[in-house]
Amino acid sequence: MPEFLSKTQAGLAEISAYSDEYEKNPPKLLGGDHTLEACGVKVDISRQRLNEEELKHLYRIAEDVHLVERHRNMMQGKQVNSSEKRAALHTLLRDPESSLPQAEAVRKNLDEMRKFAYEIRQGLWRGTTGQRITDVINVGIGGSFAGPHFVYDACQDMNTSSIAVHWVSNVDGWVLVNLLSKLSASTTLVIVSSKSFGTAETLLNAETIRNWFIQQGIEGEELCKHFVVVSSNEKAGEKIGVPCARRFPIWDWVGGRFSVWSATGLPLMIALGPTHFDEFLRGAHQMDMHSIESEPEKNLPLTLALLSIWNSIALNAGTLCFLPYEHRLRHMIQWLQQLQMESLGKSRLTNGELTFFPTGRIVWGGLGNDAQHTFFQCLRQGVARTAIDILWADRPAHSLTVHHDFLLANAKAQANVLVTEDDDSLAMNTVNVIRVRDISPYSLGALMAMYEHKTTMLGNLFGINPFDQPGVELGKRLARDIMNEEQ
Ligand SMILES: O=P(O)(O)OC[C@H]1O[C@](O)(CO)[C@@H](O)[C@@H]1O
Repeated sequence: MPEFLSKTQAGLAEISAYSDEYEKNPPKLLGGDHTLEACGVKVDISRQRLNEEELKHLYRIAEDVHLVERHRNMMQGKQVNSSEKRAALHTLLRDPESSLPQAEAVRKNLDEMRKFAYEIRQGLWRGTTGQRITDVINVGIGGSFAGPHFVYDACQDMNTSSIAVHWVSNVDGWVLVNLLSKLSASTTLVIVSSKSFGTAETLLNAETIRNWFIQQGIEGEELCKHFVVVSSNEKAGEKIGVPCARRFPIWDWVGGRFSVWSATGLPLMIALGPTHFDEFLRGAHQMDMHSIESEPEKNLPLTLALLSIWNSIALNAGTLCFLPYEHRLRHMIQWLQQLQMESLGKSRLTNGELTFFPTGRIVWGGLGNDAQHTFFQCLRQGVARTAIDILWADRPAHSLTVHHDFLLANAKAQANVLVTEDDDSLAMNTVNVIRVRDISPYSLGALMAMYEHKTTMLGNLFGINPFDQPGVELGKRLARDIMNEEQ
């Protein structure tokens, strides 16, 4: 076992010694002024259940195992994805000045994305009948969908084009039947986004859309004006019957769930414009720098990772409930689910041994205030222990200030209510309050990068590989077998 791993295990074993005692008597709230701030993101950890000494102990573990240094290895392109023998360089995608060997290809691709987005937005790139593109369909699933979909939705009021993006991830035919009946092929551009280009849902959806084009009289070479592909697979265009489709590359060192910063973000570049996309990258890059440069006690992702470990090991708080009090962040829950659960839902350490710590916790959530009127009763007075992240933006993006005041009054009240214990309740919660000034491409970039770093740091601490997803393969294989049997 590598030395760091035995050290991590020793440190975490010390934490687990607390769990018996805290099973009966949950510790008091940290209290006081414990707000960390970086890149416009504020994280108030005063509603965590541990004392100053225990918090220091957590930071000591991170120091003992050189967590930040090992995190830096990831950003320097070391082969941290051990099972797939690859680097995990999503941070390079947002680093404008990187001197890593892969940086030039990234910059070239970003320039091509900017140029393409400009042409679509200005009406220079037109459909085969000479009409402007008015609608973009993004076909993709998992990481080729969740990140860009969430950001697109959150930034609707910044859509500076007259182009609408439609998202096709689900293979349920209902989606396409409804969508295609509303669109015209001559003004539609399809982005087929799949890193592997082997994902059955995406390939089937792309084929159905291609057939729809053919039915509308657009075929052969003409399809090139209407299809582009985002993939690491050089044969991507051929695989959907449009060999001349323009390809925007994505590299094997970008994990699908970390790929919104790459050409997977092309629909964002088109809808929001290159300037907003650059701001998105800038927010993330600044959080990247913060994650390796700030001292541990001020380090947002590091602190979130350590508290996550504390909650699951010392307090046995089995799930993370994510509660945005901001309608525009409603799809962030799904993005965070894939990020954390696909990355950390592993039982084997990188050395092949079975882990004895709770690695991937269930991530779930809902939108405040709706969630108050659906599952809060269970959070408050049920029997479960839950770690909760409440998130809001201080400034509204609308003129109904009375609504915003009401929303935030509820968010602030619930941050306290959810850690208030009743005599007639076994439930026990901890709350992080996360705030940004407003919802913008910059703040979204910073927030998303913060959660990415929290996730990969957790993978590091647990000694698991957060960059592969071997468990998903069985489902894909069985579905293929059933399809083959039925044909
Ligand atoms: O971009 P691709 O290769 O189509 O993969 C889509 C998704 O499928 C998965 O492999 C498994 O769900 C994800 O990791 C990935 O984001």
